[in-house]
Amino acid sequence: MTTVPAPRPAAGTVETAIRTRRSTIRLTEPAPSPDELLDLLAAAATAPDHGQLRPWRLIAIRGDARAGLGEAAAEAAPTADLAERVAAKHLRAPLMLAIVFQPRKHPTIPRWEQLAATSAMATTLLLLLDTRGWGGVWFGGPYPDAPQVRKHLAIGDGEQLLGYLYVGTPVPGDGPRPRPAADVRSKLTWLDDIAL
Ligand SMILES: Cc1cc2nc3c(=O)[nH]c(=O)nc-3n(C[C@H](O)[C@H](O)[C@H](O)COP(=O)(O)O)c2cc1C
Repeated sequence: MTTVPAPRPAAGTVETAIRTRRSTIRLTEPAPSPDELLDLLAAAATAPDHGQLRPWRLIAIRGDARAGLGEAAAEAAPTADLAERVAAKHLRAPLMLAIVFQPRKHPTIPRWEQLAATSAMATTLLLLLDTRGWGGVWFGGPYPDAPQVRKHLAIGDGEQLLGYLYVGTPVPGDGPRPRPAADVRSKLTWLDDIAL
């Protein structure tokens, strides 16, 4: 006979947080303080991670440093018009968190598992931020592989920039966006001998 485990007390809260989280694109001041960010990062670092390698690091970019990074990224743009828009993208949130993947050489833990662990940490951090009332969105760029960006952020040879979490306060009045239900029936198949 199989039994269903009793839900832990916080289970409903966690499920609600997951089901109601949305990426927030329009962001304004303030952003989480350095202390709060460290606290949330410690929580996010509990995400599944084979061998607890923590093969990642974050760079927090705020204030005028955003414009400095924006200028570096703009240098990679093919046209002046695009360069201007790329630079402006770096000012759309008060805080940018560069997600830097640091794959480790390991005899049994392949690169893909380390990338998955890094993604798990980043999505957990987004969820935690959302739960605290902060807004955030993960964007892959601009130009994460551009030499100008890599140099500006001192991304090492073995490292990969996985874009940025843009973080701040949701613009007042935007309100929560309802999420359309996902039909995942075609995403799940079973291999078993029980007739459903
Ligand atoms: C690694 C990663 C990179 C992403 N990069 C972009 C991007 O560059 N531009 C974009 O519009 N959405 C990007 N997204 C998707 C958004 O972060 C977001 O998930 C999407 O807009 C759906 O919104 P939701 O999170 O509220 O469901 C990216 C997501 C991930 C996981």
